[in-house]
Amino acid sequence: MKLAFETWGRLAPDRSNAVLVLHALTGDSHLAGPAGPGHPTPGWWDALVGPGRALDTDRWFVVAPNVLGGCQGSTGPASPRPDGRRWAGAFPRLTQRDQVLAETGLADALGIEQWALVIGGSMGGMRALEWAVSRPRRVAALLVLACPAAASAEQIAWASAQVHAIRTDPHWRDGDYHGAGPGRGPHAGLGVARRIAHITYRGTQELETRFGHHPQDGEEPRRGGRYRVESYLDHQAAKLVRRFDAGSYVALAEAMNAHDIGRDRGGTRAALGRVRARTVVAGVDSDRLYPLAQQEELAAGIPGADGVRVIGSPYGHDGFLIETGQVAALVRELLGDVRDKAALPLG
Ligand SMILES: CC(C)(COP(=O)(O)OP(=O)(O)OC[C@H]1O[C@@H](n2cnc3c(N)ncnc32)[C@H](O)[C@@H]1OP(=O)(O)O)[C@@H](O)C(=O)NCCC(=O)NCCS
Ligand SMILES: CC(=O)OCC[C@H](N)C(=O)O
Repeated sequence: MKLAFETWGRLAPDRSNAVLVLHALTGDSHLAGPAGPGHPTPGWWDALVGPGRALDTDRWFVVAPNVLGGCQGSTGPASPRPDGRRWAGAFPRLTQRDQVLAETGLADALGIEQWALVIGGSMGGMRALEWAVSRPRRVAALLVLACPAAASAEQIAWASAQVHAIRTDPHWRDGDYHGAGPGRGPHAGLGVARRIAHITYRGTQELETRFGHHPQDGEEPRRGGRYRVESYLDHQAAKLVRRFDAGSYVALAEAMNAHDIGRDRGGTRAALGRVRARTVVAGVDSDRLYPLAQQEELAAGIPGADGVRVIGSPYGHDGFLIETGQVAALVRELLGDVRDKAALPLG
């Protein structure tokens, strides 16, 4: 099993300055830094990481792994098995518990006994929660963004429609398509999945303001052309198909559907009660996929949380990726706190 990761800054001799950042569904370990070979786009939270930034790399050692099951360096369905063939359709079902177990192996390998801060949004928030609930002494502070305690019926429904779109693509072949040759994967299905998902990631009012009822420039919907918003979704679909593996998409969507922090732990309240970290839970006011009520539940259940923080944004769920100024303020608040207080006792 392989876990790809990137780091920024230097680990202190007493290893007390490590921050773990956990990416969301289609993110990767390239949290910060310019685009370049192997990275077609700049880091997805570049504004937060670097000297003088909220994750000040003169002070903090920042670690960002690619999730287990992903397709940007870590083991996933497109990876080879020990016998040399790809995992493909035989890739095991994962949960956040498996993914965090893999990340724990990374922490151990780096010699990090306790994270000064664990941060995650959306799918990354599920893993951040899992870290703090299952390994409370290893997380001194926790920032959870736009994520639920358990996947709701509606969230499972959205994700299952996306998975269905991929699985019904004739090129899916039970997930065993990787050797089928260029252009022969379930790209149409993955594109439909991204279109469905992207609608849930953005704000109703945002879409209205940006696209309204307008036709795409030069096109006429009544003559087979597209509305502007259709063209936008086509673009988002094409972009994802270029950079993401459909098998990983299915594996990660199913892991998110399985997310239930209270499973086999006496329920949500009992599980959240295990958290020892100083915690900030935040949601986006226009998020219709993971609405604020879900973060209110988390904040009410985590002993170290002080109410829910609201990120004001028209961008819906993606607000947690876009509103970097507001996220930076939350990071500074928690890291200032960590700096001022002794770390939690280990044990
Ligand atoms: C942060 C994030 C939410 C921002 O989303 P985004 O797609 O850049 O934001 P927008 O909604 O403003 O979309 C802009 C794109 O839509 C295109 N667009 C806008 N209107 C359009 C229209 N009518 N028709 C076609 N395309 C349109 C723009 O040209 C732009 O294209 P580009 O991304 O190729 O430059 C997104 O990058 C994301 O999900 N990131 C997390 C995933 C991640 O970490 N990815 C790593 C590599 S990207
Ligand atoms: C469910 C989830 O992790 O959403 C993240 C949305 C983001 N735009 C992405 O593509 O990762």
